[in-house]
Amino acid sequence: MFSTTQPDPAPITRQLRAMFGSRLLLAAIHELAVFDTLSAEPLSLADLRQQLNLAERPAMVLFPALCAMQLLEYDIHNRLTLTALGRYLVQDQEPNLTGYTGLEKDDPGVLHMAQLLRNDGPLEAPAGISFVKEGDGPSPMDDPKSARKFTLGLAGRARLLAPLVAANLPTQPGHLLDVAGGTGYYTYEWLLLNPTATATLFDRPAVLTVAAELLDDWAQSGRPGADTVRERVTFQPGDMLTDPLPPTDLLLAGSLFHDWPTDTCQALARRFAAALRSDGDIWVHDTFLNDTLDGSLAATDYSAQLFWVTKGRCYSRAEHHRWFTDAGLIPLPDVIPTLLDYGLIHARKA
Ligand SMILES: C[S@@+](CC[C@H](N)C(=O)[O-])C[C@H]1O[C@@H](n2cnc3c(N)ncnc32)[C@H](O)[C@@H]1O
Repeated sequence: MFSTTQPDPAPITRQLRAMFGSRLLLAAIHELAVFDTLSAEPLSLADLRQQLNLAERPAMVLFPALCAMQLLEYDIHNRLTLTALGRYLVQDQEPNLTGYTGLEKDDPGVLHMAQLLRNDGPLEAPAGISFVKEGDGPSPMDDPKSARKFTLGLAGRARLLAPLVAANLPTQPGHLLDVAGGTGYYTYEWLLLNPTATATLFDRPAVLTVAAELLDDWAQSGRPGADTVRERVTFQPGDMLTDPLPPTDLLLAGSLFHDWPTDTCQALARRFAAALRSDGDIWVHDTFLNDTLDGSLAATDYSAQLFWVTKGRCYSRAEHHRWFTDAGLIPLPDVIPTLLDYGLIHARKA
């Protein structure tokens, strides 16, 4: 379990994700000509998107990232404009750095990022997209081998973050629904702190097989009360996009919305709101873009990574709040930081 005397490992995940930010930057300079386009005049986000022929998701990944890198900014008319730093990336400006950055422009990761930006993600993904199960298409989360690989890949992160998330969720005897709960560690830690509470871990069947094995190990840790957790968890296999969700007092959506496009997030918010009992809370544990959509760099690099491997991106707190308000929930203002650039936000059913 994480101890407060240990460092936040965020520098490690920031470095991991910086690779995706670098690819975005080089694709923006050498494939999409973002800086040459803006050198003519500042443009609204809509006009810039139109000139570059970018769909909404790639635009919401790329432009917050270039702002976070301090290469673009919004002017007083809410148009995107080059900063003094960004002008070094205009080919007609002397001197400029495009020859130097161009030494890396044919890197396969850069070329692939440019293709994703133009297509809004992979045109074809015959084996499905990581962490996503939608409709009748194949999903790595339904193949026992890849479901195990992806679920175990998240296990270390979950073990680190789960005790902090659990300690910040309400203490109560009610029911927790951990939707798309993966390893289940967030549920197990919360049940340990709430000895009469119950929980449902909802995910794909192949993921829940792995989660049950992890619980068997976790329950034998010798921590007081850990042996009572197994009998208080229901493992419910299903599709959160279409299957009925059990009624609940608390609903946890951890690293969930960021795998999905905006319209799916809106639909999920409505489904989750319907599952909550009155006075129930939805809690989101994720990394959030600034509400001004210009950072943080840690969040925009993560967004670029998610853009590469999922159907989603990072969203701002304000974007979450809009989905919750549309779903009839009342967003609460607090943000509780955990670790690794993650935080908790929540909304209540009246
Ligand atoms: C990024 S993981 C997050 C896991 C966990 N909440 C955490 O924070 O570690 C996303 C999870 O969503 C699950 N998932 C994807 N599509 C789903 C669907 N349609 N119904 C239920 N679960 C789904 C995946 O199997 C995966 O476990």
